Amino acid sequence: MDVYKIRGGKPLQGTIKVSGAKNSAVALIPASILADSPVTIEGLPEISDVLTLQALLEDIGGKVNFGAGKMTIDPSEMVAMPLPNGNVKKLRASYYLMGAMLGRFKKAAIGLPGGCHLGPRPIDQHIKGFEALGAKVTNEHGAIYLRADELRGAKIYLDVVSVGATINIMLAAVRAKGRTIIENAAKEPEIIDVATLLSNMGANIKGAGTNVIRIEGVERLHGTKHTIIPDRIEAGTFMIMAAAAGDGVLIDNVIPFHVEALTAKLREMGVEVEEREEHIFIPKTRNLNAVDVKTLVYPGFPTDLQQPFSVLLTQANGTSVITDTIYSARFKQIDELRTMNAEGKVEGQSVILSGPTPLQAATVRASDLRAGAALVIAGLLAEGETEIQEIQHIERGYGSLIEKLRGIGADIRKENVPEKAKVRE
Ligand SMILES: CC(=O)N[C@H]1[C@@H](OP(=O)(O)OP(=O)(O)OC[C@H]2O[C@@H](n3ccc(=O)[nH]c3=O)[C@H](O)[C@@H]2O)O[C@H](CO)[C@@H](O)[C@@H]1O
Ligand SMILES: C=C(OP(=O)(O)O)C(=O)O
Repeated sequence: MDVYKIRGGKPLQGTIKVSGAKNSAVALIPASILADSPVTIEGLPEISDVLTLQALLEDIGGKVNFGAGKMTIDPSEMVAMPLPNGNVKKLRASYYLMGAMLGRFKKAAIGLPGGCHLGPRPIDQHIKGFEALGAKVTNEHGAIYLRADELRGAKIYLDVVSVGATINIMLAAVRAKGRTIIENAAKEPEIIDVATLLSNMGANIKGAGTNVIRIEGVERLHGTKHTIIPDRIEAGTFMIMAAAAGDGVLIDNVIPFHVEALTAKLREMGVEVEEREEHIFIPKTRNLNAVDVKTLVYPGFPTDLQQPFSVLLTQANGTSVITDTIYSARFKQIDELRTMNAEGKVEGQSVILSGPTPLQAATVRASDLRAGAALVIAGLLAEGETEIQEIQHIERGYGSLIEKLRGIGADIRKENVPEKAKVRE
């Protein structure tokens, strides 16, 4: 199995570049299904979620070319092939195939999505939206079957603010007859990015980025060219790394406005954050104050940065509390961090962390994507050589991580070790 090995204690210095946003990429790629001619997306991250979606589009007859971050998808010969198993289970965002295929073919059969295990992650609001648009939806043996004679615009109030449901309903509605209104919509920057691509394909969408989105259905959508937004979660991960182990790190290709909640928390901790147009510079930090953090929907503090941030709090003076209001079980990093000498106690949806604690190297397991990112940061801080197992979770969302971190002075490598060395299931 592949593992990361990190020798901690090296000060990070220099420039690190952020890739295109995973959570945009995984929606932009399925959105291409709705076009009748090729769609080109530039700046895509080279992560396994993108490669899995490429394979899924090829399974339904798409012709896909991908290299150097640029993907061209010719959707003209795609068919409504059922995708009940296999690759759809490898990522969360395979749920976007439901909205996009329903929008184009008026039918789809897609397996229930995978993705990180963070507690229950139902898709009832997606289904409620599809049904409101006129689809009949059934769940048969772990796959969702959708079928509609025609899709008609509708007013849909989301009971839960959901990124996935907002985008999925947009995908299904852009070619429906008449007007769709999504109320209590999510406002994440990735939603604006997907709406921008769809609009450039000929869709009529207003209000993306606010909590009411209005869509006037159109008959056809055409190909276009689109450049993806930078990944605010990858940028945030690098900002936390810089605050924890940096000696002057410039984070390149970031929209500072997208990471404001993190910037505010870092400043509260005593970290200097210098915002420039498309970069953020973090000089060496000497003293970190403990802070409390609550994750919220955008523009609140993102749940996806909560796990990396927990490592920084082990280095702060005093007691900090993180409360994750989005997921019920997103603290699996804490057990691993404790084996590295951190002091942390999970109580329900909160974790109490005390510091500062010098971290010690250990063999640890990435239970999910951002737990993995947290362990990388811990490894960079720890004394000795840390081994991180189950790195396939990390590679779902961070492209070229080894190269990027070596570029700022980290001592990190990927190695293949025998399976028997695996810790904890
Ligand atoms: C591929 C992708 O973009 N993933 C992101 C997306 O996930 P995802 O789209 O799965 O997250 P949602 O915004 O839908 O989920 C937010 C909350 O709503 C609940 N919910 C969601 C849908 C639904 O039908 N019913 C329901 O109860 C979820 O269980 C969760 O508690 O947003 C999350 C919240 O910012 C991020 O952590 C993920 O990185
Ligand atoms: C939870 C995440 O991803 P996914 O929704 O793809 O599981 C994440 O990106 O942190």
